[in-house]
Amino acid sequence: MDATSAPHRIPAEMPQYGEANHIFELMQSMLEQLLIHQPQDPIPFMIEHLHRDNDHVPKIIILGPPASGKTTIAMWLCKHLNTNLLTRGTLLGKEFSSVAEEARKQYQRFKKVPDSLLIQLVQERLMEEDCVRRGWILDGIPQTREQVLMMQTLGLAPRHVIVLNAPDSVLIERNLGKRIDPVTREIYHTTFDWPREAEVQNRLLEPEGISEVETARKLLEYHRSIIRILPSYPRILKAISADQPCVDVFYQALTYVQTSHRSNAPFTPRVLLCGPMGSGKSLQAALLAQKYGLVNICCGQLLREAVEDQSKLSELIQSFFDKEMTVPDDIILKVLKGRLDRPDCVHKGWVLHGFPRDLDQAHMLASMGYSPNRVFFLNVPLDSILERLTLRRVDPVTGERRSPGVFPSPHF
Ligand SMILES: Nc1nc2c(ncn2[C@@H]2O[C@H](COP(=O)(O)OP(=O)(O)OP(=O)(O)O)[C@@H](O)[C@H]2O)c(=O)[nH]1
Ligand SMILES: Nc1ncnc2c1ncn2[C@@H]1O[C@H](COP(=O)(O)OP(=O)(O)O)[C@@H](O)[C@H]1O
Repeated sequence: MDATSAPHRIPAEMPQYGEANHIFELMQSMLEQLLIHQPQDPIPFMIEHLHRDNDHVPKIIILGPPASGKTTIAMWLCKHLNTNLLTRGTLLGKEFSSVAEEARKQYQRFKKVPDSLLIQLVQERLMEEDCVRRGWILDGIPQTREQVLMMQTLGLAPRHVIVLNAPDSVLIERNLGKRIDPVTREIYHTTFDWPREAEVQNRLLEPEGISEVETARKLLEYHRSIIRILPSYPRILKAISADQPCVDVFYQALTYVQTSHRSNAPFTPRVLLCGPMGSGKSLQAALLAQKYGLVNICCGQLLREAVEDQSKLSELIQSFFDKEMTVPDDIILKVLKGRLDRPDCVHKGWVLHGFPRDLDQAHMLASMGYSPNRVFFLNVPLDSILERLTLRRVDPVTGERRSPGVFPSPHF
């Protein structure tokens, strides 16, 4: 056979090493940074990027209509994640920045900052060491599709985008009660979030632009622009209702930003099904194998096949069968290794059940380098198990197991 068409045996350790060390994601992130920054000399840039190891810092955008709680949630997330909060106010108020100075001038003259200048400000801030090392949360930016496109062109990509929403009537009513602490810049509310300390209560200020008319105008502007922004973040977007207590919104937001998105890395499923006798391991394994093209490995079946195949171990295994004793772990592992090393298991992946049955066996399996990447425990009440096992029937020809009333086996 022509050497180039011979089946290439990729050792099982290779894909497992890549998965365990997130090599694909590491290389993907470095490639992104190289293409965005286009360094003169890529090598030192890559070395510095790898040393920086900041692929998992928060990169979050929080969008939403006025009074939906963007700043409140952003501030709470920043404290919890120890990251940096970027708002229009903090960006415009930046000192020692010619870009910020120009933006302030524009705002003073036209009460508006040009998109390009605002995004330039964002880029300048995100490149600062603290944002690079500890990540960032953008509160209420981008506000227009043009700003989104500018950010994408500059490679300013968030990892998670949260969109808060609530009925306009709720927001107009809510904004009327907004108060700000001029010392800490913390946000409070006359009804929903009033500070305990009298000193803080006495110094709270009513911010500008919270009247019904102002809020209604901002809502109109927001609804016009948000529908053009959201399609830019198809797979990293989560909408959260802001018409619920702040703390509930916060925990939903925190849960989301702490999840990692599905990776594009090549993935070979190595599934382990655990559970008591009669919990349905064999049935679920057959369904998974059929649906995902996995190799179905039932440990008991494997030992029986080893005996039938007259393999070297067949007499030894048969002797344990004859004495109705459990086959020693080391023999099971030899048989299992021989099966898991075959090309079909390496390339298609496998679903294993009936082994390991205890911690020692689990450690032995892992020590051989066969770590599952998905483990399911099938938990079934004892009475259901007893009923299933008593009603279980086995087809002497196919070896299929069925209970009356259970949907037909996957072997249609
Ligand atoms: N009602 C019900 N019965 C099931 C389900 N899954 C499996 N069974 C039945 O329960 C019995 C046990 O299922 P198995 O797949 O053999 O269970 P197992 O965990 O492989 O059992 P052991 O190999 O003996 O550990 C069989 O007769 C199945 O038809 C299920 O989800 N619901
Ligand atoms: N889920 C919520 N329930 C009740 N009040 C809220 C909620 N989220 C925010 N608030 C209050 O509404 C006002 C506006 O919140 P803020 O965070 O400034 O919204 P945004 O930044 O979206 O304009 C504040 O007084 C805040 O305390």
